[in-house]
Parts: sequence; structure tokens; C-alpha cells
Amino acid sequence: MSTTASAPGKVYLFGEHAVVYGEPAVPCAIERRASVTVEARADDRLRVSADDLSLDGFTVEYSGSSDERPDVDVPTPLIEAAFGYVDAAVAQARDAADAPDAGFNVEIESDIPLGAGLGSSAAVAVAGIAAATAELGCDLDAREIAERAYQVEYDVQAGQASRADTFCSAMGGAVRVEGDECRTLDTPDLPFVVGYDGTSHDTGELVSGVRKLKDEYDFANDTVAAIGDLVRQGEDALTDGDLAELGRLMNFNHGLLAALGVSGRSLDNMVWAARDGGALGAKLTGAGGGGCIVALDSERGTKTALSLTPDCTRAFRAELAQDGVRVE
Ligand SMILES: Nc1ncnc2c1ncn2[C@@H]1O[C@H](COP(=O)(O)OP(=O)(O)OP(=O)(O)O)[C@@H](O)[C@H]1O
Ligand SMILES: C[C@@](O)(CCO)CC(=O)[O-]
Ligand SMILES: [Mg+2]
Repeated sequence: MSTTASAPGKVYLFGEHAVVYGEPAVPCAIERRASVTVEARADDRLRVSADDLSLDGFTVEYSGSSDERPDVDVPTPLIEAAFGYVDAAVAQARDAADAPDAGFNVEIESDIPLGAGLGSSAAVAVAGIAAATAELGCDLDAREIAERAYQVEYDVQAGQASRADTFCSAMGGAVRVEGDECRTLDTPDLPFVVGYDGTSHDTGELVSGVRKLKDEYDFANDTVAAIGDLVRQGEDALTDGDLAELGRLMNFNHGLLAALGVSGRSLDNMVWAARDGGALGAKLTGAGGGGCIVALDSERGTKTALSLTPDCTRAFRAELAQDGVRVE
């Protein structure tokens, strides 16, 4: 027998990075999903196939319950970076089901680009925990899965993660996260357009960069606090369905993220292309450094402008995903 679960990626309307320091954020799930299939094994080993990984797709087999690492001809840090989230998700599932020696064959398929700000790590963690616990006959509700997936991000990102990505992926829709207070939001239709520069980043490293800046400069702390104020104002605009104001606040949020050092030339170029194309607003999404921007536009202008921008390798519309985690 095997069990498959899937979970969506996300874009941030507002609040990434600042949310790590207790400010509120509003991420929104999008119709791009990671799907994890697990099959319980008779032994305690893990066999992981992840064709979408940038290591060119390969399969490794190793024991998850000892110090043994995969026997492949690739530097260990790369393997650990690549499999950290899967490893930690399986550890959470073993703990939840009280089955420390459970072994699995794991297969991951995803249409969320990796390390590009669309929450691929959270979606893999959420879907992985859901599939592995269901396979062990232990049914967790979406909030329990979210909390365990947060522990995965927290562990892999060396203690520097918020609950935002994982709660959003587990629950679907738009959500509001502030510290450990997490709730779903009713929103108007949000016409998201995503531009992707084809590059990837490491979220843990970008979060560390912001933390260093905060340690060094008081005004970096002020910038984080300003993002929190902006999010609170954005909530009123969301309640009023005021898309023009949401767009203005997204532009403001991008500027504040750039001040924290997490934008980059290609992200800025895509943000300006989106604005020139008629977007109500545009900002980077997720950890930044490269990857994706998100814009708000119900017309065709933004997507067309992005597709004509040399820095943009892909532009697509991203529908809000109503479904969070799903055991298929
Ligand atoms: N399809 C996949 N197969 C296996 N592992 C994946 C897959 N997608 C993501 N991952 C894991 O997630 C990591 C990327 O996570 P990271 O947090 O750096 O970026 P992200 O979640 O895509 O972006 P952000 O955190 O900014 O939203 C990959 O290195 C890998 O460990
Ligand atoms: C940068 C960050 O705020 C969002 C990454 O998608 C990190 C986090 O919340 O864990
Ligand atoms: Mg991530």
C-alpha cells in the first residue's frame, strides 16, 4: 500500500522576514502543489526519489534511524541541504505515530520551483508529514500537521523560521500569522501574477543575513517594525477589498525588503516591469535573493510585460488555492 498527500506553495501579500521576529504576515496559498507519496517498508530505511531537485534528479537509499548517510558521489552538504526537509518531515511523522523505526519509500513530485520564494520547502514538509502519518494509520488534522511542519522548517533553518509558510500550506487560502497566533482570512479575489527569474536561494542564509543586519543597525529593527505596521494597514485594505491600496502597500513592502538587503537586480527588474505593465503593485515574495516576484493585476498587462523582460524566465498567473493539505 502507499499514501499520497499534496500541499500548496504560497506567495506573500505582505510580511516575509519581519514575521520571523514576531511581526504579522499574510501569505496566500497558490495553485501549485508538491505531492509526496510514501510506502511503508519492512525495515527502518528511507528511500527518497526527488526528480525535481536541482541535483539533476536521483534516488538514494539510507537508514533514517542511524548516522548512516546516503552513499552517493555528491558532496555531503549538498545532500543534506537537499534532503533536510524530507528527513525532518519523516522524523516528525515517526514521532507523531510513535513509530521510531518506521521505514519508507518516498517519492516527491512538485510544480513549485525550488528555493524561489514560493514555499517549496513548506509544501514538501506539510505533504510529507501528512502522507507518512496517514500511511502509519495516524491521522493528524491540518493544524497539527502545520505545527509539526513548522518544527521541520525551524530545525532545518537552524532555529530561524516562522509558522507562516507551513500554516499557509497546511490550511490553504490566505492566512494571518503573528508569532504562534495563526488564523485563516476571508479575502476578495486576488489576481496574482508571478515572475520567476529561474534562480534559487537558501532561505536559512537569507534569514541569517537579515538577523545580522538587525544586530548591527537599529534602523534595520525599525524597518522590520515598519513592515509590521504596513501589514496591519494591509489587513484593513483586505477587509475593504481595496486592491489599489493593497498594491500600493505591496510596493512599499518591496522597498522595505530591499532595505533589508534581500532583493536583487533581477527581482527589482521584474518588479519594475510588472509596475510598468500596469500592476497595482509588485514585490519580491518569500526569502528573496533571487527567485520570484508577485504582482497584483487582473488584466493581461503585467504577465505580458514580465514575459518580455530578459530577467524573467517564466511568468504565470497564480490562483489562490482554497485547499491546503490533502491526503489524496
Ligand atoms: N520537489 C522537491 N523535492 C525534494 N525536496 C524539495 C523539493 N522542493 C523543495 N524541496 C526542499 O526544499 C528546499 C528549498 O527550500 P527553501 O526554503 O530554501 O526555498 P523555498 O521554500 O522554495 O522558498 P521560500 O522559503 O523563500 O518560500 C530544497 O533545497 C529541498 O530541500
Ligand atoms: C523569509 C521567511 O519569512 C519566509 C520564507 O518564505 C522565512 C520564514 O518565515 O520562515
Ligand atoms: Mg522555504
